[in-house]
Amino acid sequence: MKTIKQYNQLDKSVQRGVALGNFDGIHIGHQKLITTLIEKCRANGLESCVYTFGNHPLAVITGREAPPQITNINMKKKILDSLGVELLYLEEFNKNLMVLSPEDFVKNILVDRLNCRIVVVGFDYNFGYKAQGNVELLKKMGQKHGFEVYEIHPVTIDNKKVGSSTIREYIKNGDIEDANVFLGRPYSIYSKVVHGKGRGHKLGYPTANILIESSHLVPKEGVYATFIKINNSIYKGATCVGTNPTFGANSISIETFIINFNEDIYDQYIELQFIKRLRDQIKFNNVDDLIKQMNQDANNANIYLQL
Ligand SMILES: Cc1cc2nc3c(=O)[nH]c(=O)nc-3n(C[C@H](O)[C@H](O)[C@H](O)COP(=O)(O)O)c2cc1C
Ligand SMILES: Nc1ncnc2c1ncn2[C@@H]1O[C@H](COP(=O)(O)OP(=O)(O)O)[C@@H](O)[C@H]1O
Repeated sequence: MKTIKQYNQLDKSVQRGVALGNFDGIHIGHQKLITTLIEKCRANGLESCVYTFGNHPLAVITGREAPPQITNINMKKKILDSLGVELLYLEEFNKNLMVLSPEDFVKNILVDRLNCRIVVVGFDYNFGYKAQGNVELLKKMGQKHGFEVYEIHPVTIDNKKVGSSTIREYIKNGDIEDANVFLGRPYSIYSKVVHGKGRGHKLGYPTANILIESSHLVPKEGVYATFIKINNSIYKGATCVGTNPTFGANSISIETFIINFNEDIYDQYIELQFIKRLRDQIKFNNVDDLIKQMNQDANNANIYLQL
């Protein structure tokens, strides 16, 4: 998959099918949309393109913080690539884009820049200044400009609509198994291993701490059974999300003891896949009790994660 950020990187002679949306989480509803895009593109000899914003439109429009991300940009790229998307266009959302009318968005971006023949959107897709454009308008403009619009209806599980906001709530509440059903894969964070306090080795349980991006969602504090992907290998582990209350720390960390592993992985990117929340964090009165509990956690995770 090729990723571009500017329209001058686009080959104007290529005809495309384009999926529009924010796609935070790339949950099973988004996956249906993307696989529809790819099928239609393959059938019509078009390049499949996901057009989305690198920054969150809400932050520019309201000046307030956008909702925390389920999938950061690196994770999004990995998933879209694995689904078979050929081009990811990560446009920067700015004030000029914000004031484009729905009609101008279609003409300037979809038609003139992307040379689009097919557009795939979700049922509730809104676009253009003040979100005035909807699927109906997009279909009308498709007739005028010669592209076809496919609308994806909501995906539900047990009568519940699959959506990014619900997934965010699940993850914030530690309901990882529910989040994973909606996501159609384990909830994952892809980030860089950074230095912690150097305590882990002394306790006999070294932990790989990952960088927490300020825009990223953090699961509920506690201990989780996780799979860890490092390069192309998968390991089992126990991940602690929290403030290490035993040591009176107050900043939150996400740190993982990786089972049967003994390598220096500082500065490497790893993917943590959250499978099950095992327990709350505890403030222990002494370090020996913490070590006993970490041993128990590693055993529990190991049993729970039997492949
Ligand atoms: C499986 C696991 C469970 C943990 N549980 C707790 C806990 O309940 N309470 C706590 O204060 N710290 C807990 N920790 C965090 C340890 O305090 C932490 O690993 C240690 O302080 C090392 O920090 P460092 O990576 O900054 O060196 C846990 C860590 C792991 C890997
Ligand atoms: N089994 C393991 N699990 C996690 N990290 C490990 C393991 N073995 C070696 N390491 C390395 O040790 C580092 C963690 O050591 P630790 O003493 O906890 O230091 P820090 O506080 O800097 O995280 C990891 O970032 C990684 O490079």
